[in-house]
Amino acid sequence: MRIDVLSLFPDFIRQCAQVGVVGRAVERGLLTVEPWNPRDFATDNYRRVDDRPFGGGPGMVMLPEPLSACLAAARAASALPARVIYLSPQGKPLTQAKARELAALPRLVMVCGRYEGLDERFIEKEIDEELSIGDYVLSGGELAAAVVIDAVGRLQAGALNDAESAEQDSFEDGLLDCPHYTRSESLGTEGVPAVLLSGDHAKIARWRRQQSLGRTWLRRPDLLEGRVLDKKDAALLAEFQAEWQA
Ligand SMILES: CN1CCN(C(=O)c2nonc2N)CC1
Repeated sequence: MRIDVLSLFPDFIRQCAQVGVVGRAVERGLLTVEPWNPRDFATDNYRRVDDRPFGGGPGMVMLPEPLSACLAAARAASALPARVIYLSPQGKPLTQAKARELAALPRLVMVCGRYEGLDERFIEKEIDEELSIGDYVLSGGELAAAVVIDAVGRLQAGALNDAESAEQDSFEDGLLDCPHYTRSESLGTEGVPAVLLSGDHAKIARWRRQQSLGRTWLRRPDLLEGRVLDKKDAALLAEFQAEWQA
């Protein structure tokens, strides 16, 4: 998969692609991350990429011309078809399902805005989809792009080792993850649920599923709204709820 990123801070994007699971995916040839700086496509002597908003008011708006020229150059760098995404609070929320959808595409081009954002005419002409990583305001789209790169990069086949498998992650099946415990010299096994020490893999799997269901019910009941649980999950959750309310 190829991800091109339009950003005024290309070094930040490069660094995101050099660490952790994403860095390993790049090393394994599973992912390419290529930054493009709109300032390199500015046409005036001052290399301007922004200007004052029509109608007045605070802040600056990113000029359409450098962005369009930069996007054209990024598009031309590969024959792969691309979905062009603008990271903004006005976008649809990034979810695990959306991450999986994007991870299956051959190429993304992400546009990182700064200041008050992009000229709307560029958005209307060039952007396929706006995505938000949350209902808050960042100083630029680069951190949001880094989130998308990680969420999508780790889902590339071969990016995760068995021990890191994505299938068990929170939200993978729309539920929160169960609690995890490991060895501790200072704590020993104090506070570790006995089932996890039992060696009974069926019971451990049952406990983990029940914890995921129960935690989702307690912390994110919205994720269960409209979800039809099968008999097994419904019974596990009912048991968890009964114990919680006892
Ligand atoms: C122009 N710039 C404004 C700030 N910004 C965000 O707050 C954001 N991006 O994606 N999810 C978000 N929340 C990026 C775009």
